[in-house]
Amino acid sequence: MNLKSIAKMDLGRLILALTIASVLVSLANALHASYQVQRQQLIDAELKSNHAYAAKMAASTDDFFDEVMQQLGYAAQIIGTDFDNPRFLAAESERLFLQTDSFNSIAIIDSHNQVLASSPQSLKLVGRQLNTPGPVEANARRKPVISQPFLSAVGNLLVFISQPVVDAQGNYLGAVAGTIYLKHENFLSRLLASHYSQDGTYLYVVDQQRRLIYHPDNERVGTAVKGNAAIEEVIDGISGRMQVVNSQGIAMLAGYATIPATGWGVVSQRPLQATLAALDALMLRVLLASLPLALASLLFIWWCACRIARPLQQLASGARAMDDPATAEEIQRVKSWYYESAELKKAMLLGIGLLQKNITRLRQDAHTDPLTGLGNRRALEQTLQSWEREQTPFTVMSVDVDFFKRVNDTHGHHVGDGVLRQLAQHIRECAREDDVFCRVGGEEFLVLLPRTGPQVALRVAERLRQQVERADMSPVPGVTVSIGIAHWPGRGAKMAEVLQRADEMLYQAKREGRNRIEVDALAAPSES
Ligand SMILES: Nc1nc2c(ncn2[C@@H]2O[C@H](COP(=O)(O)OP(=O)(O)OP(=O)(O)O)[C@@H](O)[C@H]2O)c(=O)[nH]1
Repeated sequence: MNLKSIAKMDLGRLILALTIASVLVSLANALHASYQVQRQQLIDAELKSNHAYAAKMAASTDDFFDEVMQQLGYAAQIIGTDFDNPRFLAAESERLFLQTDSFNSIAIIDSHNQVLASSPQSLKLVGRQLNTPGPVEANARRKPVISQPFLSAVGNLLVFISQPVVDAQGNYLGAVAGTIYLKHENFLSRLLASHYSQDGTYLYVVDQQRRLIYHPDNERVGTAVKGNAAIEEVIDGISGRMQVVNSQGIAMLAGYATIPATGWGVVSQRPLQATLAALDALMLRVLLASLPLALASLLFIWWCACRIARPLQQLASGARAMDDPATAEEIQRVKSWYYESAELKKAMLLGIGLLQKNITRLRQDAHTDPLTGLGNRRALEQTLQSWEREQTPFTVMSVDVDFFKRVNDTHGHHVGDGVLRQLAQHIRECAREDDVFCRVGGEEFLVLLPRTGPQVALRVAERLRQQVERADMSPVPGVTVSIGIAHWPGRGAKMAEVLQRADEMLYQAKREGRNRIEVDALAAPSES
């Protein structure tokens, strides 16, 4: 829609368009604002919840390591009492393996990394020298150790948790260790998997080298994760929450916390989209729920807009025909029910009144002789046209002042004008109400008598002639008139000819001596 078509839009549509625009803008604004507020609240809540959960799982995992360390510590004390007894070591290893489901395997090694006993038996490790990082570190440090993940002698990715074994004198003998196979089901994975849910939320654990210790997707365990800001923070020992993009490019709301015992990081996260899905559905429901009322409001506004526009449209259509006398009545009927339209109506009625008055005056002026106030030639022609149309029979009297040139010459033009005005008054007095009288020349007048025969007209003319003859028109003495009479339709005479015939009769009267009347012989003798 361009500006031109907007400019031509009617008020009703304009109000409706503006209302629709403002309703849409307000609705969009309200929905957007509420969406943004709720979105932020949901994000904050999800981040908080993930942070709290990550912290809880980190604490639980730390407790788990604490507990297994105690179990191993207790076993180390017992083992230290009879370290040279292979049967005792095998029994103790079996007890430890069966008593708790914390470990996937148990191994007792001497200070040269040689396995003295292990469980389960199926591993067949007894007698083997283990040069993998876990046993090597345990013997090197001779302290309680939780190793970083590594590949075991039989190819398992595992964590080696060990306690040093010393004899009664405090001499270092070796270590007792439990392992957790990261790619197998283990106590740690059962603990961490308890949170995994179908709404897309999951939890994973990384070690100091950013390698996945635990992940719901078992295939990923042991792989390193790069470019994740949450992981960078958590392995630095910082717990917190943030929005991150995961390795598949999905936006995630992550909470993270460090496990003090290992320095590992626990990250709990949920896809942003899953968090906001309910909000999107809610917004759609709000939009649909508000539609019926919005439509009802629009219908009501449309109705109001029509009611507002109607008086203006009616006034405008009235304004197009202001010269028509019926327009004032039409405008009077317009129901201007509000202030502006009422004022407009008042102003238009005032304007129409003035216009009609001026038109009437101009019409009168255009048909009136200014000297005498009688009709002029235009008025005469109009009357003749209308009577010809209506076939109105009439008699015409052509009246002319005798020797008027002499009046002007003797008394001046001004006095001559006065004589013409007085003659006009005598004509008015002698005529009837529906007669038409005009001044058509200098001192020549025409009187049209509708539905009047020549005989009656003759009597009227005679009355006029006598009245003028008797009239005192000082300072002009003895003013007389000559009159010629003709009738229409007469005997086949055309209307244009009847004036000519009246003129001829007038000149005949002049020729016959003036102050007299001549009637056209062709005029029908009929009377009305
Ligand atoms: N005062 C005055 N004189 C007019 C007017 N119009 C025409 N006249 C004069 O009327 C006179 C008409 O004269 P004529 O037509 O010669 O005729 P007349 O003197 O009346 O003589 P007859 O008609 O033959 O009796 C002229 O002198 C015109 O100047 C007018 O409006 N006012």
